[in-house]
Amino acid sequence: MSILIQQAMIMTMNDNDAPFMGDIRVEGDRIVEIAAHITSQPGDEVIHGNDMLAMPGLINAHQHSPMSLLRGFSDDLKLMDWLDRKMLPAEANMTPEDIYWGAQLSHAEMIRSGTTTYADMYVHMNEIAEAVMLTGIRASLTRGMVFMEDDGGRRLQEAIDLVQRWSGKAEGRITTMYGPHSPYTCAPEPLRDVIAMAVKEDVPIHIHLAETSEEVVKIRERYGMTPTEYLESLGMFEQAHVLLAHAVHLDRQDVERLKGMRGGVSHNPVSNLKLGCGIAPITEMMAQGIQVGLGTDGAGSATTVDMFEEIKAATWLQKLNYGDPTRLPARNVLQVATRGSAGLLNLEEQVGVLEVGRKADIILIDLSKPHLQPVHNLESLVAYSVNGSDVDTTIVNGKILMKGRQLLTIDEEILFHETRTRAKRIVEGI
Ligand SMILES: CSC[C@H]1O[C@@H](n2cnc3c(O)ncnc32)[C@H](O)[C@@H]1O
Ligand SMILES: [Zn+2]
Repeated sequence: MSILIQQAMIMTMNDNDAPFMGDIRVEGDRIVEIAAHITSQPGDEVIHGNDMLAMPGLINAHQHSPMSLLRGFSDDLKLMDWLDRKMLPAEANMTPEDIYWGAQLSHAEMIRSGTTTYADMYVHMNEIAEAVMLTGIRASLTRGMVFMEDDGGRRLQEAIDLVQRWSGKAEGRITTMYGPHSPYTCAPEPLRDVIAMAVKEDVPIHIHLAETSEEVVKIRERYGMTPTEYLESLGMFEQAHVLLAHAVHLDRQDVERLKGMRGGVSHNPVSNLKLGCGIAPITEMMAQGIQVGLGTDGAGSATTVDMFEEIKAATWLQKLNYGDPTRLPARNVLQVATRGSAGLLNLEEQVGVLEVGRKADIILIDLSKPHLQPVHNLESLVAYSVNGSDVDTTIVNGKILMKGRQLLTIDEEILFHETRTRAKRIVEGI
């Protein structure tokens, strides 16, 4: 299949490229040409870019996709109350089929709001992978593992099975990671084993880190260290590629500890705001050369998985926190949400930039809206004014998943019926 996008404003997200008017040609799963004018060929699906902006799809670096079923179920609680009293009991009621439908609901929301790739950490990952096969999104899948009361043998085996069965599947859209849940739910010995396995197989690790001040106190009581120091003491940052979700409570030495690591930090500002966790010092990390990407966390905490909300929250929080409006300017926050996240998922050579040879993961934003007029600066417009619902077309791996705001791989009537019924049953009695 070939696609020709004609006469759109193109924002490549490459360093030094200013937005320009032009055409993009896609063949198979890749971008094959970007130029001022490209002649259409027989069989091309031509998309007219009038009043459209083409940019790389956004990359959500931290999600728990089936938590879409728990959106709005429990709000206004502290993280550990929310997790222990509400989320874990509800999750205990979820069947593998619930997880399949919950993941599909998240995929629909992400495709509609311009996310083309995401990183997921959850359970029943075979069902999530089946949803990825169907919906067409690109995903890095992680079986979340808790290792406290037992040795986690079954969970570890499921994680190994996921990596072996699904890496490279769905036309190459699926990649995998190992997912020890967090420093406070994983004891040192099993963590060491996971690190050794990840290094040996060169599979990245995806883990929550330093999300709350309570976590910092708990880890200090247990091990006499900060959470970051704890992971460092196990050798996590020496060779493994690591995706650290949150990293809100880092002191100066912790930031030093992450310098030079492979991977980096997923900043999830809306979830951090809503759970009252704090503001991650991402501009300090970036100044030290630590790679930062952007994620939503699950809809159970963030309430939406719209990356445009995260983009705004991320830049505004840095400006507010340091009393400095020059922090994380528009171009930089867009780089964080595209190239930054791609690097965290070990996909920096595949996605995150519009460039010949890269995977064709492209979104078209409809600029013919009152809140997007006039256009003084496209990067400012995208970072500060665009909403997820302004995304008109979403292409992943050279396949059109949404056109003119119509989803082409997902039947929303069936999806909403399934998810409403299942969500109601899951929370009954909690
Ligand atoms: C074992 S699968 C993943 C596990 O993580 C839980 N979770 C969701 N959001 C958060 C968060 O912000 N911090 C820590 N853990 C979180 C989710 O409910 C699953 O049980
Ligand atoms: Zn999370």
